[in-house]
Amino acid sequence: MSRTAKDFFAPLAVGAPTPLRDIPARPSRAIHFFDPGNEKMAAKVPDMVGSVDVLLGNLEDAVKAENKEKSRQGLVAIGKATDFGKTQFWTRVNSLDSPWGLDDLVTLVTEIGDKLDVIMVPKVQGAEDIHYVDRLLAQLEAKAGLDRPILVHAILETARGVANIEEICAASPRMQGLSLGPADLAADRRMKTTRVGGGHPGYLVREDPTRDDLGVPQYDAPRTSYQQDLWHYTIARMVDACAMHGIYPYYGPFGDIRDTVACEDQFRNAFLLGCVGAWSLHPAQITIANKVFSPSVEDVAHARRVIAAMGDGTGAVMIDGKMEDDASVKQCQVMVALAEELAAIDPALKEQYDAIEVADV
Ligand SMILES: CC(=O)SCCNC(=O)CCNC(=O)[C@H](O)C(C)(C)COP(=O)(O)OP(=O)(O)OC[C@H]1O[C@@H](n2cnc3c(N)ncnc32)[C@H](O)[C@@H]1OP(=O)(O)O
Ligand SMILES: O=CC(=O)O
Ligand SMILES: [Mg+2]
Repeated sequence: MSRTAKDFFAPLAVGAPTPLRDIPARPSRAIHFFDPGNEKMAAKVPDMVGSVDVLLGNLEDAVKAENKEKSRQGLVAIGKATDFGKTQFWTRVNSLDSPWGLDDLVTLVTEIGDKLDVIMVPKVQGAEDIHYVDRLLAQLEAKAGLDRPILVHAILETARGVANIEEICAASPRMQGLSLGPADLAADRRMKTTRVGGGHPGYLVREDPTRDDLGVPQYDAPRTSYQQDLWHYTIARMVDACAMHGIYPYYGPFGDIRDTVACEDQFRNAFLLGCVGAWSLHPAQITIANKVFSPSVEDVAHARRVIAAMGDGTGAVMIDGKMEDDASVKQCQVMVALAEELAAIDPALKEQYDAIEVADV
């Protein structure tokens, strides 16, 4: 049996901070990955503070086995030396079954636990992985004398993880969110792809063949085909599980760094379906994520107009020939709440939203 309601929010170690009741909605449009052991990347981190919502020191995949300890120590040095201001500081540790996962958690919480907002745990299979991390973090937090709990973010990148998604989200009050890990998930599912996220030209639907005057199908005549989204099912499932548990869903990596157009499309699909952000692997992807995961000025103007017209939020009105009612005003409230949250940390965006004329509303 899982923990009862009465002890769900109790600390899991004597002296550990009390778990949060609600996960704060902090802007996290781009979770920017850097390798703390790569001198060139690490040198850029202090200047990136303030221009990206989340800086994440990555210790897992993309860091060579022989550099794991160097990267871990590099992250400790960056954590100690940097004032992150409003930018969140996250890490992705090595998986729990790897030779490095335990030392990552012990070292980071002990040395820079006061700076870390969220620990991303890869290849989470079920609630048991979160329970393990939950207890260990409580012990380490108590030992380090931390006064606020470190949150946990799980990557959805195994078939078992997808099957257990609801119990993963519900496993601990530390759960901050989930990211889709399309590369590992594709491998684990034995999908026949070789990419890091994004679409595939072979995954499509094709219109029916035209027929000649006798009704014979013209199989060789040109037919329009439409590429489909490989990730629709998993993202939608992730969004529902996160919304149900009051935590946040994210699209993960888009590996074709030069294809900024398709990256923007993939991020926007995730935004429209309910994700709050995506990973950025290269500085060029921060700009894309910041743009896509911020509501457009047009959407905010429309949302404010609907809210104003709906008064107490009940009933039905016509705006520009369309019916608006309690359900559409709720969508508009989601849009405006996000805009306000982002405006509080992004002065350029605030200026754009503030410039919306009363007449537009
Ligand atoms: C499936 C998964 O697990 S995805 C998550 C794991 N993967 C990662 O974290 C990858 C992180 N990103 C990277 O390693 C790199 O961006 C790469 C390998 C994709 C491309 O690197 P490069 O070929 O060096 O890119 P590019 O030449 O365009 O870099 C331009 C500059 O930006 C820097 N840069 C590149 N990526 C980053 C980054 N993520 N953060 C900070 N700086 C970066 C480079 O060091 C370079 O600096 P310089 O101008 O001083 O030389
Ligand atoms: O870690 C991310 C993935 O896509 O795999
Ligand atoms: Mg992965």
